[in-house]
Amino acid sequence: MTTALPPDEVRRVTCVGAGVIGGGWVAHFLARGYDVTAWDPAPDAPEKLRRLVDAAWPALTRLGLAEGASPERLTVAPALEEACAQAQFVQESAPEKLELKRDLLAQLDAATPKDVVIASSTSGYPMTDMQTQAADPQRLLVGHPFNPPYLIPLVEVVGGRSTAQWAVEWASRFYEVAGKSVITMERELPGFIANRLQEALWREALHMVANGEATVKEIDDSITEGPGLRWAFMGPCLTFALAGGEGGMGHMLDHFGPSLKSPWTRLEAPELDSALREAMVAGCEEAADGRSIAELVAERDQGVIDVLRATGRLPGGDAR
Ligand SMILES: NC(=O)C1=CN([C@@H]2O[C@H](COP(=O)(O)OP(=O)(O)OC[C@H]3O[C@@H](n4cnc5c(N)ncnc54)[C@H](O)[C@@H]3O)[C@@H](O)[C@H]2O)C=CC1
Ligand SMILES: C[N+](C)(C)CC(=O)CC(=O)[O-]
Repeated sequence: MTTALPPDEVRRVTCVGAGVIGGGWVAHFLARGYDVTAWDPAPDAPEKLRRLVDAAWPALTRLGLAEGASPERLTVAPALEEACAQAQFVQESAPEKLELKRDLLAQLDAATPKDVVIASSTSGYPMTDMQTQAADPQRLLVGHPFNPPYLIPLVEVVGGRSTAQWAVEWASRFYEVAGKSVITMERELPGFIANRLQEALWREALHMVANGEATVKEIDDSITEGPGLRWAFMGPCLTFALAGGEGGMGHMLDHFGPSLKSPWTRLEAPELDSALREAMVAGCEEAADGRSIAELVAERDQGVIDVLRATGRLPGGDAR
């Protein structure tokens, strides 16, 4: 049984670690109208944090601020205990070092009022490995953001073995109230979902550079001038379903399955058996949510045009 404050009644957020990501979280929560307390042990952290918030604020203002939102609602606390004493939610964004995270999360647990959820921004450690030293690990979980957290909506939420289900549900709801787009994961995966995908791409990019097969620019251009345009609004599974024409994902796998398998030599790949085929087809149908292939094609095409326009690559005229 939890006595946690309802997520939509949270007014005060504490951000621990105020570098690239912690500072980005601070800007996000300020823009959404929260009182934010930050703590970071670096002597120059307060100035750096103010610079980051000042730099982000014009874009956040253009996007639209919550009522009463102001950079003046940021307090930088002199000590971790002070930062956490009144916290209604804590977002930890300290360096990606396992021992440091373990120790810090135990300190945050000791300093934060009971039933207040503490989320880690870790980009890869499972919470099971980080919550080992905390006295009350049930309210510790991962809330993995994307850079910059004040512009990229996604947060991946996942608990560890000792995390309570109420805490996972509470955090997912809180992030939604705070304007984020949330994926709540039922189990821990290395790299969560998005980083696992990014890491696969990244690993191949490194292979190509190391082997002299492609330049960094060619790799980057291959994404920004190619699939990246589609991925801004339609994920890799649905876009590949469209590669199968009216036959969708089923035809795409039957047609390209064998040839797609040949470059998998560098990867540990699953067997493309009938169960996986069915799961992919069913997953695409679910993601399409009733939209026909023709409707998805029209949506994809207009999306590409919108992204081209938004990134200044569309010659004049209204493409809609
Ligand atoms: N940089 C990125 O693109 C992303 C990073 N993350 C995660 O966010 C976390 C922070 O990463 P960055 O902001 O990139 O690192 P960073 O190096 O920019 O910032 C880390 C901050 O933590 C402070 N710090 C050092 N020791 C500390 C301690 N014991 N307690 C509290 N703060 C401490 C440092 O002074 C620094 O300001 C990591 O867990 C990382 O995996 C997650 C998503 C994206
Ligand atoms: C580079 N990174 C692994 C820390 C990146 C992330 O975790 C998410 C992002 O912003 O792409």
